[in-house]
Amino acid sequence: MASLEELRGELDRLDEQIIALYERRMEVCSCVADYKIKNGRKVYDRQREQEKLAKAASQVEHEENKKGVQELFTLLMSLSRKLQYQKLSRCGTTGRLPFIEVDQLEVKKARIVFQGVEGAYSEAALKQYFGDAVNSYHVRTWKDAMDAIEDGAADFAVLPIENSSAGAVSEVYDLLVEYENYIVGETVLPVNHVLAGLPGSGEEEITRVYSHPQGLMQCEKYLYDHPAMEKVSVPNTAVAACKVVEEQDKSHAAICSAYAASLNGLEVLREQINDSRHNSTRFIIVTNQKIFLKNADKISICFELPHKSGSLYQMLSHFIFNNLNLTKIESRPIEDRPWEYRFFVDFEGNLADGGVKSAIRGLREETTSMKILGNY
Ligand SMILES: O=C(O)C(=O)C[C@]1(C(=O)O)C=C[C@@H](O)C=C1
Repeated sequence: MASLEELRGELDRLDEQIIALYERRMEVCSCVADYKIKNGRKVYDRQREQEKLAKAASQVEHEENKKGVQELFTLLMSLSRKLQYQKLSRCGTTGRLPFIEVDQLEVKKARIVFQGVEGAYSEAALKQYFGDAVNSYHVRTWKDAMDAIEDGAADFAVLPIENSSAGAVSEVYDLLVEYENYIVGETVLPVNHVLAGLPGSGEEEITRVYSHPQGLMQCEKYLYDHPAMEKVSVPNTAVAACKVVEEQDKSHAAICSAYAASLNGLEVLREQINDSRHNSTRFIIVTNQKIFLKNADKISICFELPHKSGSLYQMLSHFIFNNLNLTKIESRPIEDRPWEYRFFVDFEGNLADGGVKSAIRGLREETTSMKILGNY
């Protein structure tokens, strides 16, 4: 029997040949890329890859190596595509990327819309991002805010996208797909909820609390400890405060900000009732122009995938290959296609970066659909 040393020597000699062959293969792939650039052909040729995998499997002598060889060729072709995307984006063949780089956002005369009423957390986020002196107004729903942007009635909208304890605001994710509006900024707002009631009422007499579903979720533990409080959802935390005032019932209270409470003349019956002391919400700034700031360093995209094994893995490999750091991944059901999902990915980078361009090029070719939601 050969010694381990001898066997390793044999492996080293074989690997040298594999490396030399790999390098030769990639050189040929680079020529294929030149051909494709010249002739306006797509990099990804699904049919050719399927034929190749079938042929490779048929050439395998030992049945037990079939799967391994197919995996190896899947990887080889995937690396070949990535090399080609890099070459294409270096040549300026970036595909559809009509985003325009700007030095700064035009906010001086801008009209900014938020959902809810005065005192809403969205209004606080708006002020945190744009300052106090801007021209803002409010609408009833997030969809109304998206409409206002699309129609040009407003220049920017401020929408919540994610809470540190309750997670994604799914409706806003879906709206980003539905509308041709784009994210140009974000701001994280610390969110401290209070229980607010009519002056003279007390925490122990409250039997109904109004809030936005997110507000109710973020105070789940407190509400669990107070089972007498019936939870009622309303469109916004500040709307909840208005409702308590309207109803003039001392057994009703709102979960809202201390600011919304004071704006409506309500009394704080209990401070900071959110489950997490670090409760905060990330808001996005949306506009209808395809622009991105020169120094933007985060990109949000969404895509749909072929419904087959390994396709998410294949898509994520574009980020690894181009050294891009993924910061978030979220999935949402696709309407009318039960158990199929659309993926939302955030990653670090700027649309002008070479690595970003080639990853986007690859994703565009290999996903069934892809949309850049913004660079900010
Ligand atoms: O044959 C091509 O068109 C290539 O680009 C080469 C190659 C491969 O590496 O074999 C790579 C990508 C295509 O999807 C199919 C095959």
